[in-house]
Amino acid sequence: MAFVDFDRVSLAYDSSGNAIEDISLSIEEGEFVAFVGPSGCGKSTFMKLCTGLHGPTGGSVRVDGEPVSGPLKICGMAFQSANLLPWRTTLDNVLLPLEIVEPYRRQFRRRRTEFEGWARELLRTVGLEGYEEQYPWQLSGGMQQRASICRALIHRPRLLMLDEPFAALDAFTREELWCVLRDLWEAQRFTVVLVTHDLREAAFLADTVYVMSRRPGRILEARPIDFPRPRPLEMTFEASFTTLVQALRSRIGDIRSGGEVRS
Ligand SMILES: Nc1ncnc2c1ncn2[C@@H]1O[C@H](COP(=O)(O)OP(=O)(O)OP(=O)(O)O)[C@@H](O)[C@H]1O
Repeated sequence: MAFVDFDRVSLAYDSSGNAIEDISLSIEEGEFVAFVGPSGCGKSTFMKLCTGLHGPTGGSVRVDGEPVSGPLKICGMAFQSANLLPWRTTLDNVLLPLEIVEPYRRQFRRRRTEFEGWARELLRTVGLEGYEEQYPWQLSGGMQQRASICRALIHRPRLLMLDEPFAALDAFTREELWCVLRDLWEAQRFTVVLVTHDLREAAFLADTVYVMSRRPGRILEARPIDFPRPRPLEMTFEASFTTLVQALRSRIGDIRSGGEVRS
């Protein structure tokens, strides 16, 4: 069975009807998937269902073979806003999940030096060596987002959920962070679910791009992205890449104007 398995999943938050409807899909362990679609189509709702923050009102959600019945521990998350705690240093922000998530929580005091080593190593990997003792307000937006990705990965989650993590960054910083994420994923091969409005980002990073319809969100297309890996950033300037992005863009344009077709 797939690592993440959605079988005919729907969710109605209230009496206003389904936010997402009849979603069936499978994500393999180690796969990198991206969700794109018009605003309000249910991308964040999909994430909530996947991580157990919300239960479905129809169908079933399974992760690692088990029905999801509450918040998953095997999950790391990062969002558009880095949300670092301003009174903690970068290092202490990254360590936070280990102070909260079992089994690390009960081992935290005893293994603190070892855990700090993990945090320092991750910070080094994302280019933040030397900033461990700085506070969030001393870091740029891109640096804060790097730290937030470290925090999402420190407890070695098998599933990484990213909800528009680079949306607030300038184009250069965003592309730098695509490469940071690409390299972390190449090295560790956790499963990634990325929600994004940026079609280049989806096409550069993902193995599969899911295109969602307007509310109620359904999957209109699961597009495999076959560019060989590892993918250099220069690939995004090649004709085959821009053609793919253009195809996704016109698909979403059709959806926004109401002419959506399931393929
Ligand atoms: N807690 C909630 N209670 C009621 N309705 C909700 C709740 N959360 C989301 N919705 C509704 O469900 C639908 C899907 O919302 P969701 O946030 O999943 O969309 P999205 O695709 O992530 O949007 P965006 O691209 O704008 O971030 C929207 O119509 C939204 O208003």
